[in-house]
Parts: sequence; C-alpha cells; structure tokens
Amino acid sequence: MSRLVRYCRGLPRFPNPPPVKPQLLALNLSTTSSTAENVTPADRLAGPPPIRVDLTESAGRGVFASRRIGAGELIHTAKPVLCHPSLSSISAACYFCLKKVISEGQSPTFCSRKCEDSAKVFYDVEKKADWSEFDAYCRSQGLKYPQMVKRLACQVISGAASAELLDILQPASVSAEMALMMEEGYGSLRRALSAANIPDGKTTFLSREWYYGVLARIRINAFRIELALSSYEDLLSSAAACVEAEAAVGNAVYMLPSFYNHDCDPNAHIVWIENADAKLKALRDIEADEELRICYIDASLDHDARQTVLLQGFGFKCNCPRCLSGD
Ligand SMILES: C[S@@+](CC[C@H](N)C(=O)[O-])C[C@H]1O[C@@H](n2cnc3c(N)ncnc32)[C@H](O)[C@@H]1O
Repeated sequence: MSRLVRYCRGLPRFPNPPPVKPQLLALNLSTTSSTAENVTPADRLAGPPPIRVDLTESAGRGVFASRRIGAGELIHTAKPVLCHPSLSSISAACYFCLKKVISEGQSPTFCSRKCEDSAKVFYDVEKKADWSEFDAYCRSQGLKYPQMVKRLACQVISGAASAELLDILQPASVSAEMALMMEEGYGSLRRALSAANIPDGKTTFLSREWYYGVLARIRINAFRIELALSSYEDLLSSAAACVEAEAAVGNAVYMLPSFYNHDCDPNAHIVWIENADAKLKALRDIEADEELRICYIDASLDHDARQTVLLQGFGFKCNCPRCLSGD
C-alpha cells in the first residue's frame, strides 16, 4: 500500500511562505480515556480519534497521539472541506468526491446520485457562469488551486459554505510575483460571476483580499490526491501496474489533516482508496503524547534536495530528527 502513495502534498507554485502565528483549534479531540492495551477494534471504529491538536515547540500547531497507537492502525478518516478534480480529470473523476468514473463527454460528471445531490447547490451557481476564460488562465499558467477558490466562491454564494471556512489554516505569504498572477485569476473569477448576473449582495465577500487569503491557505494545506481507485478490488488488481494507476485526480483541503506537520521519516501517512476521503494511518507504533507527522515530499530524496524542496516549496526549514542528523 505505501508504495501507492509516495507523497501527498501538492507542491505550491510560489516560494517562501512566512512564519504564521499559530492559533489552536477550538475542538478537543482527545476525549477518549482508553489505553492501547484496552482498545478493541470496535472502540477504534466507534470512539473519537486518538489524537489532539496542540502547540509544538518549533513547528506551530501539530497533531499528538492521545494514547498509544499501533503500527498500521487507522488513526482517523477525514472528508475534504474543499476539493476539485484536476482540469485533465474533469470527465474522469467525480466532480464531487473525485472517485474515478468512466465518461465519454468533457463535462463534469458524478459517480452517484448522492454526489450529484451533494454538489447541487454549488454546481447550480457554477453552471450559471461561463468559465472558459478562467479555465484558460489556469491551463496556460499550469495552475490548479484557483479552481478550488472558484468552487469555494460558488459554495459561499450558494450558502453551502462560510466565506471564513479556511481562516483557521496556516497561510502562505503573498509575494509580488504571486500577487500579480493571482490578480489575473481574481479578475477572471469576478468577470465570470458578474456576467452570470449573480446578485451583488451574494458576492460581497469576494474581495481581492479574500481571494488572495484563500489561495494562500490552499497553497500550504492542499493535498494532491494521487490515487483514487474505484474499489479495493481495483487496488489489488492494479498493484502490479501501480505506476500506471497513479494519477493526480485532483486536490483537496481537509481540516484535521492540515494540522499534521512534516517529517522526513514520518510515523503516519495519508491514503486515499477510492475517493477524496482521507485515511490517516500509523506507519509504526506511536507512544501516547508523541507527535504524529506525515511526509509532505518524496522522502527518498537526499538531505540537500529535501531541504531545497521544503524551503522553496513550503517555506520552512525542516526540523525533523532525520534532517537534524544530516541524513
Ligand atoms: C500544513 S501546516 C502544518 C500545521 C501548522 N504547523 C499549523 O500550525 O497550522 C505546514 C506548516 O507547519 C510548519 N511545519 C511543518 N512541518 C515542519 C517541520 N518539519 N519543520 C519545521 N516546520 C514545520 C511549517 O510552518 C509549515 O509551513
């Protein structure tokens, strides 16, 4: 399984995000008093996840084990708060959950009636506008995250999401180069919505600052979904051909998984089986109060390459034990 998911964060397009003042999550997830010894498989499925979000010494907020977690254990699952298929997968992945679908057309498609119904509110708004200019801008610049901002904007207009949905997540900085590129996307999004005659009162949230802020948060927190097979059977049967089976079907932002810090020798990882629902799993035994960390990049890179990718792509100098040891 692990070879199917090599690394999970999409590399941001722009370098050097800033340090951000961390804000703790207002929810306490560590309500279980179980210990690893007395936790049954049924408890694991039914109880709250065995984690808490807390401040780390040097990486802002992080996720900690609230009890011992065994190797291979499913720590928790997470549904995306925002996701979007890659433009190249529009007709090959469900427009709502990113499950692979077989479709002959070029338009968005859904894997089930349930997904179609769940998407209806924002898709009804989206369908009112002509996105050809916006899509052309994304394609020409090779950008994927503006599509997620567009979806969030349509969700907010439809009343399905709050404009502040992502505010709790750490943002990247907005450099002059980045602002210039964002400006084009912002203008294009505004034009598409105003040509669609969306009432002004519904788009008051859509300021330049909102657009930049959302994009800056998506950049740091989005996961690239590299594998979304339609079933466990597919997963097994494609194991031999997993290289061909890998494809970024889209990108997604989650709440809890966004608080996991990075480690070049991680003790947890995130997997997707059939759609954008994420599964966080332990890679080895984890003690109570140990921080849970996932790997944002290709851990097989050498020390210098990892430092470069993390600094330029994510804006931080990695403080994990492997990097500190010089490995
Ligand atoms: C997706 S966020 C993780 C949660 C974040 N710590 C927070 O408070 O929201 C990624 C950010 O966490 C920090 N971070 C994650 N892993 C780190 C590491 N190994 N070393 C130093 N900082 C790290 C960096 O500031 C990075 O931009």
